[in-house]
Amino acid sequence: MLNKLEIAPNAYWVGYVDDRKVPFHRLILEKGTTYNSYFLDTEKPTLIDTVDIEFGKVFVENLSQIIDPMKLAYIVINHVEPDHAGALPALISKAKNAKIVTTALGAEELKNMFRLHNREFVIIKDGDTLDIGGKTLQFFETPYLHTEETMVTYCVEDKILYPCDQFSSHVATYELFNDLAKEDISPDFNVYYQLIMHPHRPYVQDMLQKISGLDIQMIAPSHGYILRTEVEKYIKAYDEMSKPKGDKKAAILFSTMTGNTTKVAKLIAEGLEEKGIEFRIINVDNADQETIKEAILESDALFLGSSTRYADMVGKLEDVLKELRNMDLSEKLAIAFGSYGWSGEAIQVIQDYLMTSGMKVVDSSLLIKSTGMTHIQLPLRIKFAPADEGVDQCVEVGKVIGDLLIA
Ligand SMILES: Cc1cc2nc3c(=O)[nH]c(=O)nc-3n(C[C@H](O)[C@H](O)[C@H](O)COP(=O)(O)O)c2cc1C
Repeated sequence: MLNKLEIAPNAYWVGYVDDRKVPFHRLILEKGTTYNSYFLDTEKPTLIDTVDIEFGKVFVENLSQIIDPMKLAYIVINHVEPDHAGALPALISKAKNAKIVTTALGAEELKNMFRLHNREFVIIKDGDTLDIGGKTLQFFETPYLHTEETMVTYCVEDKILYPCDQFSSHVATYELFNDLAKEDISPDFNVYYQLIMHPHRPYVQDMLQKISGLDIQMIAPSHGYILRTEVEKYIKAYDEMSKPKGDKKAAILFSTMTGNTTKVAKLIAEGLEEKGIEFRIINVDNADQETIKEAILESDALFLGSSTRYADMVGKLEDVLKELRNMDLSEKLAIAFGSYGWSGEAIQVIQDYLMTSGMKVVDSSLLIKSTGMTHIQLPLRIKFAPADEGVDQCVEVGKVIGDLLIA
């Protein structure tokens, strides 16, 4: 059977339906999934995304019945993960004239992953357009939706948004249009959002802002249903689910000798402030026990910091850490930080205390597992006074924890 479905004049779905129970991101997709690739049959024939690496051969065989791959002018890669870009090596070996259209980071990753250093890339930036002869594509960078290099593609004439993972659902179906579904697709649509997009919800809000000026009549994502009715409803659902919720609070408690850790604390607070988190900064050496206790109990996230002096914490921070064991703090986030000179033992000792506090300790491992972000190292360790990259690091930590809080 030819995998070809017209979605608009000279625009076709040419993907693959995977109706197995598919292992995916430490889950099993019970309903399977689809890998939606789209072919725009214009003067400069263009493909938008491919399919999973496992189905590269069958994908190229299918596509070859629709167009001679040598005639492909462009292959747009919205997102490099192998369930979308995976068939690129199989295709590109036959599509010798095709240029690969993607973000700068996407190009770098594709070159390394698939050894494509000799291929021609068209590097796009936010808002760039590409005339493919009869249709115009416009691109928007949408980092972290779902990985850092990601972008979305909009076809101006067809009014179709091709957002790759965004607005997807994991369902194996040949009835690809949402209005043909035999069941309500909202549960699968929402579960997909929660699993893949929600950890990056601030970026979802950024994306919605970027596409807000577009006239979108259809959303053609890369998994599951193509949304051709109630498009507004699905965009609104993303907005509702990603909006910041609640009044969250944080406390930054620390000890310092000469003020470097104070600077770190203030920079973390800048990041929290940017995310609308109410915070208190408390030098525990100057505060009374009641104030400290009250701040701990009312906060949703606690930052505990100290500089290192002769391989140990300074001031009264250790007294505070000992006290944590006597409190019920189970729902709170905890983050260790500090300024140091050469080894920063105090920060690790704080981390050890936090691990026994009953709180959810946010470290690099947890961040990678829950958000995929690798650019932040936690516990936060700053050499002497924060400068340059160190400043950015502190502010970013505040922002990322702020994002976790407004889940
Ligand atoms: C007496 C003294 C002992 C120190 N011992 C250590 C140490 O054992 N390990 C380390 O990494 N840094 C050590 N440092 C460096 C401090 O941790 C570093 O200067 C830090 O930026 C001080 O931050 P603060 O101003 O918040 O106290 C020491 C500094 C002093 C003055």
